[in-house]
Amino acid sequence: MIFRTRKWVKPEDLNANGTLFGGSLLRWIDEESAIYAIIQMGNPRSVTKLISEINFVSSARQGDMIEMGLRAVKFGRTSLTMRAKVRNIITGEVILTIDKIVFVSLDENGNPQPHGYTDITFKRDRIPTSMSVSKPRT
Ligand SMILES: CC(=O)SCCNC(=O)CCNC(=O)[C@H](O)C(C)(C)COP(=O)(O)OP(=O)(O)OC[C@H]1O[C@@H](n2cnc3c(N)ncnc32)[C@H](O)[C@@H]1OP(=O)(O)O
Repeated sequence: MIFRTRKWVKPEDLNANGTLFGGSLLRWIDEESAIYAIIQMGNPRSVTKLISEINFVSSARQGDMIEMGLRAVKFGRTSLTMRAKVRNIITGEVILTIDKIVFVSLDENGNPQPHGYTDITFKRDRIPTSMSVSKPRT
């Protein structure tokens, strides 16, 4: 599992108990998963289909630095299934685990579209450029 994104827990991310609000964490995970799925399936029209049981293992507090990790566990015909983990950068303590996050690749009509991939890429070879407003790297 590769931990790519880091976050610094700030006052606006807290719940009434003074710890990291679960909703903020899920928003970050969904965004992280979306970017991962787009890169792996090569399609900017990749949507969240399912998030399985979420285990909030431990709390994070204001000032904590956390990191989010994802790993593709199954390439389906039109879907990609990932596993997620969030941990404290300093202590290594696990904050959250999700066994299954499923994204589906869609066509322009919003129907599932085969992505044609069977394994993980660690390169930039599938990054979709057609819908991007930025110019791709040369
Ligand atoms: C990043 C974001 O926040 S996106 C916003 C939130 N998400 C959305 O708005 C998506 C709304 N949902 C939808 O539009 C539809 O459910 C769709 C188009 C994604 C899928 O429609 P479905 O009728 O389920 O399509 P279909 O039955 O063909 O399944 C598509 C794939 O999803 C998988 N799938 C469907 N339901 C499930 C499920 N409950 N659990 C796991 N996988 C599932 C299927 O196995 C299939 O994968 P495969 O082709 O790799 O075998």
